[in-house]
Amino acid sequence: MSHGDGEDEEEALGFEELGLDPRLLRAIAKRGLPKPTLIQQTAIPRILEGKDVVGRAKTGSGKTFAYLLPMIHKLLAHTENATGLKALVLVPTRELCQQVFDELESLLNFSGGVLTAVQLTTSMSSAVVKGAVTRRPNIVVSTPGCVASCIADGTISAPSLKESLATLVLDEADLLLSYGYEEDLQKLVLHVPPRCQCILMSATTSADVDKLKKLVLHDPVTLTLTEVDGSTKDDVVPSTVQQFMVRCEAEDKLLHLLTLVRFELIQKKALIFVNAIDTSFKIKLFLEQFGIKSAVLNAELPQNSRLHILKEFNLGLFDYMIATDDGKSDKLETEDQAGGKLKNRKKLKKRIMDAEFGVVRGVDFKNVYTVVNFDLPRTVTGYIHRIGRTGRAGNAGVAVSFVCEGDEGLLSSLEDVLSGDSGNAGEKRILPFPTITSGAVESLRYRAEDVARGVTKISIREARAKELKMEILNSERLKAHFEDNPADLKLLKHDKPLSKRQPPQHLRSVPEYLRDAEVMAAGKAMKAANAAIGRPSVSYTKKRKQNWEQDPLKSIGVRLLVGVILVAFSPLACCHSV
Ligand SMILES: Nc1ncnc2c1ncn2[C@@H]1O[C@H](COP(=O)(O)OP(=O)(O)OP(=O)(O)O)[C@@H](O)[C@H]1O
Repeated sequence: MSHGDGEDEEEALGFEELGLDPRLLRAIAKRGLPKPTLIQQTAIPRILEGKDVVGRAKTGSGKTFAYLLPMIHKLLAHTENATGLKALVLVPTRELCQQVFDELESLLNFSGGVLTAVQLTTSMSSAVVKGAVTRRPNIVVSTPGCVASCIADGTISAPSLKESLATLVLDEADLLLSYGYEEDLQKLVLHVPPRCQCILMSATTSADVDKLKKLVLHDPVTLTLTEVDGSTKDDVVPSTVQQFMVRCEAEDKLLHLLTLVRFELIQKKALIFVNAIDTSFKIKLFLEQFGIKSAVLNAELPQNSRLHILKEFNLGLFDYMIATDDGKSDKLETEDQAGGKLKNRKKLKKRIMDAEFGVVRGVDFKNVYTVVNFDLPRTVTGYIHRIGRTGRAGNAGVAVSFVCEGDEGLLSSLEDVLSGDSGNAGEKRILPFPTITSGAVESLRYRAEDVARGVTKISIREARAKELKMEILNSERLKAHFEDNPADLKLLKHDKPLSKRQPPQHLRSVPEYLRDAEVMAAGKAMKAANAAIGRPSVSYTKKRKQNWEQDPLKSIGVRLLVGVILVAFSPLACCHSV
């Protein structure tokens, strides 16, 4: 662990030793968090001292509690003054708003209602926003765009904000500017009192983070958290995430994905990333014909549905989620990195405000073991954020990227950043995926190509329209009826088949004569590893997940064991590169 301000390493402290309020300690105990993560151990004392803090730590390292815990502690210590808006937490998207708000509420569970918190987003009607603000919350979680418009229309009074605000947090700071919030933040800063403590959290560094630091913070302490793991100093990607690639022709990506899934070469749950919404429907329709259920997640879907899909995926109600992340902010990032002028930023911002389309960045997907980059993202930062959806909170994970012609440029930038970052220049971090063989791929080629031919542009368009219609309906239902009956939400399914064609029975399994012996051996070894620690390798249903979660050792154990198997089978990759 290293601190940017050059301070010495610290002893590992427990939550109690951090001096947190007993009400918070009870909430932490209820959450079952064993001990603070590195960023929590380091940031909490600094924030309690009242310093402005810039915290940079890997994806999934627990940054949210690193600022929420000391922030709430301080508010609880001065409840006699807890009138008016004391703390403002700003995040780039509505999904993150919901996520941070949920975490916040879980920490306030034992505080007897002495502090009130609300979330404000642009998806709420102005009446709902006004109603929430009228309750005079002490803590607001929101996006910069929403707060700026609340200040502009007087819903939040600028003079009282200047009077009361004690803590301002910018979470996912590396994303805030690329999501078009610069102007809003500049306006907001004018209403932030000089004595207000400002905290900035991010997973990666960028010119944007520096800009924000200068705009908002006063003489901050910078905490840069790295972990030393053997001889490898791994800075941006959790060391528990193994990174692999599968080289193939672009038109063979579906075939390779089917091979990974059908032969269970990747572990569930899996998050499959694509760069275009149509591609996500293509994959869903394709997998559907093989009896493999999945759900899509993209910015086109209504907000309520998106949140609900996330919830269901987190509960383990389906195993494969195909997510389209926003290429638009990646594009801005690329322009930013190239030092280009962002002429259309204003126009883009309007669109962002309408859609706030970041559907996956910073989102805490639960129990994702595999991230598949079906399409490589457009930037290195995009890659880091995507693969950061696995290997969270010290769990193991695997990232598999399909690399095709034309991807070489990004791949070499990735290797530069990742290997330079590890301190071992030249060492490859993204290795060929060990357990896929050309025999296994070819055994499925005929069927895959046949099914892929049936997934036409028209069927994709129809499926996309059908899904949207279905989700708008779901969204309305969710809003109107299910607000008071959360249990009923389970009735809404997001992984329903979209194809007009009934999936043929014979595609549900691979006949004996098509099976590749080595791949089957790898698959069997994975299953044996799972079984040895009591984890069935069939669908990751809610019930199993609950059993699973009761014993965290199992979850860590199996993941490590499966990792070992992947490595053990790596010689296969040398003999059978595909
Ligand atoms: N001390 C802890 N021990 C175990 N798990 C923890 C601890 N603190 C947080 N977590 C869990 O770790 C997961 C990741 O936390 P969080 O979302 O805060 O990460 P992050 O660093 O903000 O990631 P990202 O940069 O991707 O947003 C969450 O599920 C959270 O509940």
